[in-house]
Amino acid sequence: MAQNHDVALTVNGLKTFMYTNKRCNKAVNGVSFQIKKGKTLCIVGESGCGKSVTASAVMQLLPTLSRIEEGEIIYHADRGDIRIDQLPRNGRQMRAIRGAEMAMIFQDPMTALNPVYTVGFQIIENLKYHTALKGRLLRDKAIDLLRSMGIPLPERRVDEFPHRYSGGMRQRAMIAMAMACNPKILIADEPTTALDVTIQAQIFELMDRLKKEHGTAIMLITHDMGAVAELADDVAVMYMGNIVEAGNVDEVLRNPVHPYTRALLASIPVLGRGRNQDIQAIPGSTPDPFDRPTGCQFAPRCAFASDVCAAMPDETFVTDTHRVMCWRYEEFAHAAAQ
Ligand SMILES: Nc1ncnc2c1ncn2[C@@H]1O[C@H](COP(=O)(O)OP(=O)(O)OP(=O)(O)O)[C@@H](O)[C@H]1O
Repeated sequence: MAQNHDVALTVNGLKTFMYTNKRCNKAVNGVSFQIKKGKTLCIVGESGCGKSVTASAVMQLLPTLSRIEEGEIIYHADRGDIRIDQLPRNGRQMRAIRGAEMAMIFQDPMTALNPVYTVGFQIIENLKYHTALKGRLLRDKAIDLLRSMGIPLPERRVDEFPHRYSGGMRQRAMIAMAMACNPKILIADEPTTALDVTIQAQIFELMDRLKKEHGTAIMLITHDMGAVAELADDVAVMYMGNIVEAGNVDEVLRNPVHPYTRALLASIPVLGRGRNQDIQAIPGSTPDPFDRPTGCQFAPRCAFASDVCAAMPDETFVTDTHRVMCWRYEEFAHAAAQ
């Protein structure tokens, strides 16, 4: 693992379970990763694999019937390490960190924007709560933020309600709100899924700029492998609550060694490769989260599975910057290369 001064967040062996109708869903079942300062970690995987629950755990924004069971979430603040997992969800310290040092943007900007207040008012409230700015400076800062997010006529737009904004502009306004206090960590949960391709590209460009200019550590949850290839420094592939493969983005995309990663990459069209791509759906479907296999979670769908896969695989380092959870990855990688 990287040294702490390069790292904004460390998650170690995180388990987060959801309790529905007295049944337990091991939604996140022992994940570890780091997000480096000024870098983007992309988390990818099929629907229901635990991406959003991981993000919510990091922000202490979990739904009520869920709990962090085990593991550590460490925010490496300038003033020292802070164990997020040990802070009360709505305690003073967590509220001060959330919104100021760690911010989150969502797929639906209306999750964060309140329809009954102007966009400017909402940015200003955030600035008042988390900064020492006062009076006229608050409004000026709100206008500056909207301008830096590429919102046209920010002096006028600042006084408008969110419903007057287009979808792309709302998304920008939400990012402006999230960025108001220059957070050290930005968590983006599928922030562009509902937007058209041009706006998506603009939002991604914006996030990339924030990362470079402010050294923000970004955790981006996405289904879009194009976005991963373009934005990620590191990538983590999740399946049924585990990170099955992770590492430096070039290594993982060029040399995926987990059968699931390879299947995931083959199942997604890549922009620019034209219409004749060989796209293969991943066979089978994800297991019932309340009735999971005991060993490797992907084994029931994996053409390469054998008896050994009935036990949960250990994590193995392929290189210093590339790890995998698969008993048979060497044989698989060898066979796939043939
Ligand atoms: N509020 C909730 N209440 C109960 N179970 C939930 C809740 N949110 C998520 N889960 C369950 O936790 C597991 C992980 O879900 P999560 O939303 O993290 O997946 P995801 O990878 O983010 O999927 P998607 O890409 O569809 O957002 C799933 O089995 C899901 O059904």
